[in-house]
This record gives sequence, structure tokens and C-alpha cells, in this order.
Amino acid sequence: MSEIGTSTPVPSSAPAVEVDGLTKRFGARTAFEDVSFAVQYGEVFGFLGPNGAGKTTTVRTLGTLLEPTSGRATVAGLELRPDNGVEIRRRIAVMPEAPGLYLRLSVAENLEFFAGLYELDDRRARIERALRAVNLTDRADELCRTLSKGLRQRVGLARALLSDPRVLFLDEPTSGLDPVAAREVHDLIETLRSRGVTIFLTTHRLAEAERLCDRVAIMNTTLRLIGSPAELRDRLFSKSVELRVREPLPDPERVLGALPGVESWSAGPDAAGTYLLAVADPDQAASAVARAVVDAGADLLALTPSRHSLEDVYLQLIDTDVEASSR
Ligand SMILES: Nc1ncnc2c1ncn2[C@@H]1O[C@H](COP(=O)(O)OP(=O)(O)OP(=O)(O)O)[C@@H](O)[C@H]1O
Repeated sequence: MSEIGTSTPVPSSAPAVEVDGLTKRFGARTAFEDVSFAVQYGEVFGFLGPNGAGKTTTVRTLGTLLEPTSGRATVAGLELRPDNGVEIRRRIAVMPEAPGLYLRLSVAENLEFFAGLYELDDRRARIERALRAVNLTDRADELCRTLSKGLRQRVGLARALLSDPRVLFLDEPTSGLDPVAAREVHDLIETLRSRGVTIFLTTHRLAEAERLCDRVAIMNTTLRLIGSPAELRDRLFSKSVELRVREPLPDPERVLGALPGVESWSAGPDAAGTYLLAVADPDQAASAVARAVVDAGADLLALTPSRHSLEDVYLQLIDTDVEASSR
């Protein structure tokens, strides 16, 4: 029997999700506006943004639960239109933040119920596959009421996998989970990714997005930035190397001012003897800096490329938005 993801036909080069100028308003309130992006098949695409940024509304719109106010989109190869709703829902699955299980039913009974509701064929095999995909085969007969939040989330994921979706929307799948349970969900997402399932993941956990996502979009009603975590870091932050020497350099400009690959230098904010160098290529610059420091007779303590995390990118961007809105 094939596993989740492996039986999904690999579609043409058309994107799994393509959004063009999409807007959703609730009366006078704009949930999201003029959003455009594309997600390729097989991608894990992260959707980040502060509370109220429009993430859930985007997922609900792409999942055909809400009609957009304007703009267009295709989802799993079909134009997002009311008359395509049934067929789109057949090709995708949405796991909302709360898994919505019947707590008085067992794990297997829940899955049987939803497989019936979705009018799926071959139910027994699908349920077995979904349980295997989330490592819950052994717990099929347990009542959902008795399961921890992390395990319920896994049942919710199994429910979403029943239809072997081409695109899986996960809305905050690790919200409220402890680090161990969250790690288990991460591992499951990685397994699904390795099987080629396309995943659209909304999350507040930036380390989660950094670890799991091929690309991320940062939303704040409008789409603010999109790219791989590394691209976003490079776009927002210049590359730099931090130099630490035992004693402050008597004449740092003489040592650091004319080095190949070093664009500028400044004294580090934290400690005497620390310098921050803006560079084009950290590895190339590091050897030139090390030689120059040693030639100047200084004791080199450390020379480290500054690492910016996706969290740095996010905070910088959202801070800019907050400043702009208070102007
Ligand atoms: N059914 C609705 N009716 C009116 N306004 C709504 C409705 N659903 C969402 N909104 C508004 O749309 C905006 C975006 O909400 P949404 O839930 O999509 O944000 P979010 O990014 O998912 O936030 P969070 O991270 O808190 O879940 C908010 O201002 C919200 O109040």
C-alpha cells in the first residue's frame, strides 16, 4: 500500500497555489489586501505575521471557506471560484488551529466519521495510512478525550491527511504545544515534505519556520516580504563579521580600514576590543582580518560571522510597520 504523498500524481509545472492581487474585507475592515504569491508543488511555505495580520483569513479564503472580495487565485490547479469549491476541497486539506475532534469517540472512530463525511472511498486503507503517517497506529482505539493536546494535534493531522491532499494547509499546528510535542509535529511535517506533500504553514514560531520552510512570506495585511529565510536575512541585513581582540587596537583604522573585502568597521557595542566589520563575503574577509590583526601584534580572541535569524528579520520588519503606522 502506498504511503501519504507518494500516490499523489506529480502535477505539471503550474504552481500548487497562485494568488494574484487577492483582497478580503469584512465590511470596512480589511483582513488582507492585494496579496500576490505562488507556492510550488513540494514546497513547505511558511506564512508569518503578527496577530490580526490576515493569515487565518487567507487560509480560509484559499480553503474555499470564505469568498475573496477581489483578486484571483488558483488552488491545486483550479481557479478559486464558488463553482470549483467542491473539487478544490477534494484536492486540499485544511487543519485549523483547533483540531475539532469528537472527544467522546476514539481516534479511529473520529477518522471513520470524517472519512464518511468527506465521502472518501477505500476508507479502511486510508485510515490506516493516515494513522501510520502520524505514528498513531497503536493508539487507534483510545478515546480522544484521554489524549494529550500534542496527540490530539496528531489526530487532527491524520484527519487532514485522510484525503491524501495535494496541498495541506496547517494553521498554527504547534500552537499551545510544549517543545517536545511541537518537535514531534515538526518531524511529521518533515516526513510529509520528504514525501512531496505541499504544505502551507501559518505559524508564530519563527524558529519553526526557519527550520521547516523552503520559503516564507511575512504578512501584515499586505505581503511585506517573501523568500527563503537566507534570502530574507541577506536582503534586510548586511553581512558582517565580529572581531574580538584581547586589548583594544591602538589604531583600528590603520589595521582594519584598508583590508580587501572589508567595507567598513565600527567599534562593537558591548565590550572594548570588539569590532563589527561590514563585509561582502564573511569567509573571504575573515582570513584577511586574522592576518592583519596578528601582523599588528594583537591577540586574536574570536572572529565570527554575525548570524541573523529569521526572528531578527521579522522583528525588524514588523517594527518598521509599527513605526510607520504611528507616524
Ligand atoms: N469573520 C470576520 N468578521 C470580521 N472581521 C474578521 C473576521 N475574521 C477575521 N476578521 C478580521 O480580519 C483581520 C485578520 O484576522 P486573521 O484572523 O486572519 O488574522 P491572523 O493573522 O490569523 O491573526 P492571529 O495570528 O491572531 O490568528 C483581523 O482584524 C480580524 O479581526
